Amino acid sequence: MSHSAEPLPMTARRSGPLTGEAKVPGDKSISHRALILGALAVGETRITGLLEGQDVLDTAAAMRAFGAQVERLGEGEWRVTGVGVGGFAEPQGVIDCGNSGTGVRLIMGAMATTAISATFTGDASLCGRPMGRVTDPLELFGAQVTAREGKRLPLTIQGAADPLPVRYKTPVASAQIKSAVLLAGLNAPGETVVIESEPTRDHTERMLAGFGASIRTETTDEGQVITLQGRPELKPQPVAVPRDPSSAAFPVAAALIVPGSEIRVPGVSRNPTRDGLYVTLLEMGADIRFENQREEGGEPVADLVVRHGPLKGVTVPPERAASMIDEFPILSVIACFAEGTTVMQGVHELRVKESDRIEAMATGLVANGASVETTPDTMTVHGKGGLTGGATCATHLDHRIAMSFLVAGLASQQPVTVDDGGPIATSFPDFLPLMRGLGARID
Ligand SMILES: O=C(O)C1=C[C@@H](OP(=O)(O)O)[C@@H](O)[C@H](O)C1
Ligand SMILES: C=C(OP(=O)(O)O)C(=O)O
Repeated sequence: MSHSAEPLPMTARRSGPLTGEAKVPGDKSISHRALILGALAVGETRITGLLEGQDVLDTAAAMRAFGAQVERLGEGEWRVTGVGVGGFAEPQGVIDCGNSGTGVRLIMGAMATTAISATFTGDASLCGRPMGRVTDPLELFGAQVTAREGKRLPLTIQGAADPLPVRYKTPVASAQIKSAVLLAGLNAPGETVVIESEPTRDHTERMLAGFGASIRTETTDEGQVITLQGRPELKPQPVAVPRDPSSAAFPVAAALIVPGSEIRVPGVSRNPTRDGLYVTLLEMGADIRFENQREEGGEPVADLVVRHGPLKGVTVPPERAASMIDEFPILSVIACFAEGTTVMQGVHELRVKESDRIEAMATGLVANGASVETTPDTMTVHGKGGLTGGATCATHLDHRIAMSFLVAGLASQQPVTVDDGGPIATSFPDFLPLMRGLGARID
């Protein structure tokens, strides 16, 4: 839902050693997909560990609006009774996806090849984000899109009555575009093919295979070629959602920069398409151990043990960007506490997230005493082993910007304030109690 709630300022102060266990919430990407595929399966899908953040709750509400039964049975435990591929009903009202790019883009894909019409909207942040990257390929299936100038929300899609399968090369590395096309391809006859030059998170492919779709990925000279056979009957599967590596990044970063810290973060997904931050941190010399590596719910997971220690600057190559796309804000904070220069390359996509994350981080970090340079596609931080702090940072309705600056405040000389911590509830509703439980001073 789009909120017009009062801003919720929050302040983080220099803290003593962080210790204990950080049970971060379920993976946001997998949670959205579990609800959507559950709604497209025939029968009952049981989900455990679902992230109950606002982004995912908005997707749950949308699935109800399209005719699925979606019930909360207990904490993180949900039941979805699906309507089958092509079985979505026309929703009565506007579909409000709040702050969630993943929610709106995947749902637009899922309905675009069914002969129904739906209007989508979101909050001020989401209404500023580009949607043409998804509606353009959906038009190739035969869907009709009515959008205002610049292809932004609110927009209306009339789904194709007689969809054609599509072969589509994604113009930017984006799992949301890939997933929207694959979900649309579910109700098109024949083979839908997506080609991506850089691999992106593969949760949609894994889950589609788990629900019985015929889908294969081949690596060719063009990149990754993903081929889906249309019109499968999706069979419900139990989905155990692993803990979110993008949320884990915040307590992990806090433990790395607050002297004397040692924390444990259990059951975090180590899917290689999401692992770039952890690869980078090891290169920076971070003391992180991966214990009990195992498979849970079709995803590799591990328990992380993280200790404070010295860090050095590194260069993050552009080909790693997709595997850590949501982690650059917090990496830019960690880089301030390292010695030496960290260069983040190939990060232009950060400019079209919930906010322009390059601009938001650079402005707030510089106000707190950092030395940062940016270009359209790079961000460079000259690490000085710490931050002075003392400034208030604008979060621009962006949960990751809010959490990044609060983590920075835990190790800065002076407190760091964010103008609005409200959006944290979109992805990490228990961020404050979890961080306080480790010893963080945030109020
Ligand atoms: O598919 C997904 O679940 C996501 C894909 C990424 O977006 P893009 O596909 O726009 O890169 C990421 O930033 C977002 O938080 C979640
Ligand atoms: C970019 C993000 O999410 P979305 O695109 O789903 O809004 C994020 O969670 O960092």
